[in-house]
This record gives sequence, C-alpha cells and structure tokens, in this order.
Amino acid sequence: MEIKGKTIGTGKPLLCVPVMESNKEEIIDELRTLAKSEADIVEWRIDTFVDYKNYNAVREVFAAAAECMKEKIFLYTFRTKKQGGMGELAPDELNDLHDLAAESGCVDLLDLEFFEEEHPARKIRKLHKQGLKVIASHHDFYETPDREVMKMLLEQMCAGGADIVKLAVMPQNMEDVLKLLSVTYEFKEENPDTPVITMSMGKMGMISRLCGESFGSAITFAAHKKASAPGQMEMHEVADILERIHKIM
Ligand SMILES: O=C1C[C@@](O)(C(=O)O)C[C@@H](O)[C@@H]1O
Repeated sequence: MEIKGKTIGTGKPLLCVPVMESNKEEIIDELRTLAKSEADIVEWRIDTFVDYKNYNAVREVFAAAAECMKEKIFLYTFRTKKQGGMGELAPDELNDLHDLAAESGCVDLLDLEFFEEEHPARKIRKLHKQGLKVIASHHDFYETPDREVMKMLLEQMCAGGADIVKLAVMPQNMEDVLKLLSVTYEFKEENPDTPVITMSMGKMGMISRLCGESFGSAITFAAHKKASAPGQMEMHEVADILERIHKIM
C-alpha cells in the first residue's frame, strides 16, 4: 500500500508520532513541528484535545493540518477510555467526528476501534465511500491473549474490510512478547496484501517496536513530547535504530 509516496507493509517500518497536546494552539504547533521531523506518519490523538466536542475548533485543527501535512501521512485517532485513551462519546457523536475527518480532505488514515463498533464492516464501507482508509485497531492493556485469539482478532479485522489491522497487547512475561511476534509474522505471511501493525506494550515489549522489518509490523509508534502508550521510545532514537537495522537487512 502506498500513501503520499510512502510504502506501508514492506521494508523499513514507517515511524508514526502521536500528537497528544490538549489545547488547539499547542496541537497546531506540534503538527507544524512534526511536519519538519523524521516522522513518516503523524497521528492526531483527538481524544486528548479538551475541545473535541467543539466541531469548529476541530475544523480549525484540520485546516492547519491540511496546510502542513502535505508530505506526511496524517492519521486521525479517537481513542476511547475503554481502549486506553481519554475519550468518551456516544456512537452518534463519534460518527460526527469521523464525518468531520472525511470532510476535512486531509486525513489519510482513520483509526477505528473495530470491536467497539456495533457494525464494524458496515462502518468501514461507509468510511471507504467517504474516501478514507481505515486502520482497524484493538488494544488489550491487561494481558496478551492466546495465540489463536490474537490471530482471530487480526483475521476478523481483515475480513471486516480494514485496509490495515493493528493489535496492541500487554505482556506479562517475555513468552508473551514472542507470541505476539510470531502471530505477527504468521499473519503477514498469510495476508501479504493487508499491512499489519502490532506492539507488545510496556518496557518488556519494547523490542516489538523496533523489529518490524524482521517480523512484519508495518508501522511503529514513537514519542516526541508525550508518549501515547507505555513502552514508546523517543522518536529520534527509533528513527536511528530502524535505519541501522534496515541497512543490515
Ligand atoms: O493504537 C495505537 C498504538 C499505541 O497504543 C501504541 O501502543 O503505540 C499508541 C496509540 O497512539 C495508537 O493509536
């Protein structure tokens, strides 16, 4: 898959940096800073914006993003409390935010919490009609499910029509990290046309954020000012490590 000349799913994993600021001016500043950074993808975690229910304020951020994200892939994520974020919205309100993303014309990828949706496949079809590409995601902040369960979660999101599938889980031990890496590798081998993103969170899982080129995870998340999940490293360090690994491979 290619967006804005960047290939997702083969070669060096793309580097995604979340914007976690809480007010409009800081969000826009951070978007402009990241537009000049080594990030391939910039994720706006809109759930951290204090004013996400003010649609005009949301539109203003999109207008700024439209100007500065011309060379970066722009990912839009509303992460609910249930899935480890800060946001809480009724389904209709979430639909409104997704519509605003589509209307903005500047969102390349939208994160959809697949298993929180009542009709996820229908929702993905709607987002596709609106011109958006969808990353279907699922988070487990407590544990790493069994291999078969993780495989099934990825396969269900893929069968639901997602363009990219993402799974973030919490390890209890290093075996859990190995399980996630092997499920990732297997999924990629069996579904070469659907990029997969996985991460084992926390310090224990840190290695999973660096070895995507070996095991198949297409995108890795790294922090600039604030980490958006446990175990994220600093973006300059990750960019450097990914490049070093890529040169050897
Ligand atoms: O889904 C993800 C992955 C993530 O949770 C991580 O573990 O790096 C970080 C989030 O910002 C992003 O939306």
